[in-house]
This record gives sequence, C-alpha cells and structure tokens, in this order.
Amino acid sequence: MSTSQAAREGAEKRIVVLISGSGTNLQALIDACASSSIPNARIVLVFSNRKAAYGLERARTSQPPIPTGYLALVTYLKANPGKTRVDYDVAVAKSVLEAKPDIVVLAGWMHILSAEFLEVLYEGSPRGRDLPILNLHPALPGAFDGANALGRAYDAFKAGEIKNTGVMVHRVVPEVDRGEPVVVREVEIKEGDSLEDLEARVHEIEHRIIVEATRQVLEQQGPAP
Ligand SMILES: Nc1nc2c(c(=O)[nH]1)N[C@@H](CN(C=O)c1ccc(C(=O)N[C@@H](CCC(=O)O)C(=O)O)cc1)CN2
Ligand SMILES: NCC(=O)N[C@@H]1O[C@H](COP(=O)([O-])[O-])[C@@H](O)[C@H]1O
Repeated sequence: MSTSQAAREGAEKRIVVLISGSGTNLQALIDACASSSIPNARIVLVFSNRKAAYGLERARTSQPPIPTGYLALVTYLKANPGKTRVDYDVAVAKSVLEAKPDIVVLAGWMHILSAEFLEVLYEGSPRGRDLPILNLHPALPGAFDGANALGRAYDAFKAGEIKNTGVMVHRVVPEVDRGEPVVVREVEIKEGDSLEDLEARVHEIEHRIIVEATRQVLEQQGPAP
C-alpha cells in the first residue's frame, strides 16, 4: 500500500450536516464524533437555510468550533433576480462540495432539494454517485412523506387509523422521503399520549439512529478515491 493510499485509508471521514432548526440531531452527531461513537470522523461544515437556526450556534460553540454556512432561499432569490429555486439548490450544493464531504446528512433540513442538487454533488465529489446523502425523517417508509409527518401520524392515531409510527434515516433521492431506508425504528404511540409525549419519544430515538446510520454508512465506505 502506498503512503498516500495509507494516508487516505486513515484519513478522517468528513461529515457535512444540513439543518434548519434547533439542531438536537446535529448535537447527537457532534457528540458521537467527539466520543468516537462515530470513529475517525469530523463534522467539517454545518449549513442552514435559516439564519436563526440554533444548530448554527451549536456548531459555532462546539470545541473545536465547526465551520458554518447559511443561505436562505428568499434571501438568495432577492439578491439574484431571475435566478430560480433550482439555482439556489445548486448554490447550496457548491457550498457543500467546498467542504469535501465523505457523507452529507440532512438533520432537520426543511427544504425539498431538486434533482440538480444531487447531480451537482455527485459530479463534484470524487465519490461520484457513491457519495452518501442521508435524511432523518420521523415516519415509517412510505407512511407520512413530507413535512409535519409526526403531527399527521398523531392525528392518524387519534383517528384510529394507525397504532404506531416510526423514524427512519434514508438515502436522499429526488422523490421526497422515498429513498432506500438505512435504519428504521418503530415508535409506540400510547393511549393518552399528547403530541408532546410522542415527539419526546421520537426525538430520543432520532438522536440514536442518526448516529447509527451515519456510522453504519461510513463503516461500509472505502477511502476517498
Ligand atoms: N429531494 C429531497 N429533498 C429532501 C428530502 C428528500 O427525501 N428528498 N427530505 C427532506 C426532509 N423532509 C422530510 O424528511 C422534508 C422537509 C421539508 C419539506 C417541505 O415541504 N418543505 C417546504 C418548505 C417548508 C418550510 O420551509 O417550512 C419546501 O421545501 O418548499 C418536506 C419534506 C429534505 N429535502
Ligand atoms: N421531514 C423532515 C423532518 O421533519 N425532520 C425533523 O426535524 C427535526 C429536527 O430537529 P433538530 O433540529 O432538533 O435536530 C427532527 O425531529 C426531524 O425528524
């Protein structure tokens, strides 16, 4: 094995995390890298579409601080008359590529990404279409795709339509929440649960499976080409 190959073999895996909110799942990833629950890995960029996302503060105050980026769709469109939502997605993808990720994790990223986002990442990454792009979604595969999945699951439970719900980490494809599941966990809904009770139960499981899925995918991944 050449020195450069050995270096690549041992190189830290570079994680980029996309967020839109509080970042409790980002925090789980930060903690997992710090404790080597995800071995030999480092979060090299936290990117948000919302300036006020507290997850950006989590990154900035992490030890050592994690580089952050921010670009809101509305801000981009106002600053770039004639540009489109797809142009925005391409701009986000280019920002992500600059961090040279081995994996991209959407952890509460609340913006539907176009196929162009994926194509720019695949074309710009040495890993090509093998670059893993994961998303955390608070529902079982095919159950409640899209936003407010947990609220819709709760309403379905109250209507007697479902007995349980779930959480998954899946690969990102253009069709929202339809990518191949990586980790899936069922979540019990108990009689008398409030929505807050269910949210707390789901969040606890989310914080575990986002680490499990990221570790699992990185373990299966070879060195960067
Ligand atoms: N191409 C894909 N993009 C995204 C996926 C995906 O699987 N494929 N997952 C979502 C995350 N997500 C659910 O897991 C999700 C997030 C947001 C929305 C949504 O309707 N967003 C609206 C804006 C809502 C808001 O700003 O509050 C929108 O993008 O117009 C649906 C699903 C992330 N992207
Ligand atoms: N459809 C995507 C979606 O609903 N994602 C949800 O956003 C939250 C982010 O929390 P966090 O900012 O505290 O990590 C999580 O509960 C996650 O399931």
